[in-house]
Amino acid sequence: MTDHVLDQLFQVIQSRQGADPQTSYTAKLFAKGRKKIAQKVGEEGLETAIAAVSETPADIAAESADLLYHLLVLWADAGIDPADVWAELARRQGISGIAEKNARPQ
Ligand SMILES: N=c1c2ncn([C@@H]3O[C@H](COP(=O)(O)OP(=O)(O)OP(=O)(O)O)[C@@H](O)[C@H]3O)c2ncn1[C@@H]1O[C@H](COP(=O)(O)O)[C@@H](O)[C@H]1O
Repeated sequence: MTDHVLDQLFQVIQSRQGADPQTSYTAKLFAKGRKKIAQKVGEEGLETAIAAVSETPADIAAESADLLYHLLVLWADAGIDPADVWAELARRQGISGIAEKNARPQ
């Protein structure tokens, strides 16, 4: 699947592996390494949560976009194929989160 904006963005992100950190923010993140990328995902997640309780819908959308971008950089760095994540979400469709939790081993 390559028509979704997230799949298109992932392809751009992958193309930045080994690119010039002076001209590409994504390449700069890759050069800094997994810990820095993971830190950015945490920061952007927190900023999204803060926006959710104190900012406008436009701010929440913008912070969500930052979070998704940094999450895709993390996937690329970790060698995770977005299709595997989409497949896991598809597998969960129709399964209630409450039923799934109750079915977990105690
Ligand atoms: N979607 C994004 C995107 N969202 C956010 N950001 C960048 O993420 C950075 C977040 O800013 P912060 O202040 O949190 O981070 P920072 O201060 O630069 O870093 P630190 O404080 O953590 O050191 C900004 O530089 C934003 O521009 C993005 N950078 C790139 N993309 C996409 O990736 C594509 C490739 O970008 P380049 O790799 O830069 O060519 C772009 O065309 C976009 O489609």
